[in-house]
Amino acid sequence: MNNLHIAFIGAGNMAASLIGGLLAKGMPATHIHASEPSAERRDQLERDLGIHTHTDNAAACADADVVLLAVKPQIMREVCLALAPALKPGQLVISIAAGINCASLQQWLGHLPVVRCMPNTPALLQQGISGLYAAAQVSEIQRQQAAAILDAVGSSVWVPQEQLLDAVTAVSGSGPAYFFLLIEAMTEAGVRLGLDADTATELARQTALGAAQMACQSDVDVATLRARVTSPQGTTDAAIRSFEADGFRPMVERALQAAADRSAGLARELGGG
Ligand SMILES: NC(=O)C1=CN([C@@H]2O[C@H](COP(=O)(O)OP(=O)(O)OC[C@H]3O[C@@H](n4cnc5c(N)ncnc54)[C@H](O)[C@@H]3O)[C@@H](O)[C@H]2O)C=CC1
Ligand SMILES: O=C(O)[C@@H]1CCC=N1
Repeated sequence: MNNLHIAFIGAGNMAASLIGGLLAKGMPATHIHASEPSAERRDQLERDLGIHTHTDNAAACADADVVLLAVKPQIMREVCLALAPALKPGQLVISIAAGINCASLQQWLGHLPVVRCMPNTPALLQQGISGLYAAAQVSEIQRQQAAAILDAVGSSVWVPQEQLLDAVTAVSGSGPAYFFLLIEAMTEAGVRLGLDADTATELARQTALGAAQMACQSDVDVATLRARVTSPQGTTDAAIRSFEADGFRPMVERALQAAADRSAGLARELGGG
């Protein structure tokens, strides 16, 4: 993986998380090029991460084995159409854009091997998880290259049908924001219960970290872990009953359905054409 040369097209939040993770994993900074219109962002990337930056998307791709598209879905079409003439047959294209499907990317790029993936921002700490889907033309070696890049910043799962990336987006792509929201809400509730803000923040954040580590490391499922916190007629029981009575599970289901629908909607609004 560290032998690969990667060009990032767009170097915003998600690209920076991936670049930071790849560097931490030992990829030489000289192997990473990023194209980014914001001068402030380019300066920051060169100064803090030591990677090459460009203003011209085509120039960034010149020596790349892998071209990683990390611009917003809304500008993907114009970026791909402009980039297409600069791409070479051997280059693998990976897109991390929500909702833009392989058929659209291939149509715009005139380039067959495309892997779509849905990473998440904990990639910055090598704690990401990505869903991956490969178009039919992607070779086994290219599949391995794509997985190696995403595995360098966490772990990855392949999905057998492209539309399942809508579900991956709803669960893990957008997922960090849901946990941040819960930490925000718990902190605010703690303050209303009388804690000072710093104490409430520390309690909520560290509880999230401890619970997540238990969920990942324990040999029992999360329902069992929850039961172990929940004494009959105790405090947790009171809170869980309140959550359930307020429709917590259907609320989560509706939220994830909204995210998946938005992912599918982006494909309809912005795809093809
Ligand atoms: N932020 C997240 O948690 C995740 C984002 N994604 C996907 O990653 C992509 C990027 O999202 P973010 O990093 O959040 O957005 P962002 O806005 O932080 O980054 C996009 C970058 O593209 C640059 N850009 C704009 N026009 C450009 C052009 N013509 N050529 C090259 N670069 C250009 C912008 O200056 C910006 O730095 C989106 O498609 C999103 O769906 C996927 C998974 C998670
Ligand atoms: O909110 C979004 O559209 C992107 C995709 C998944 C996370 N952020």
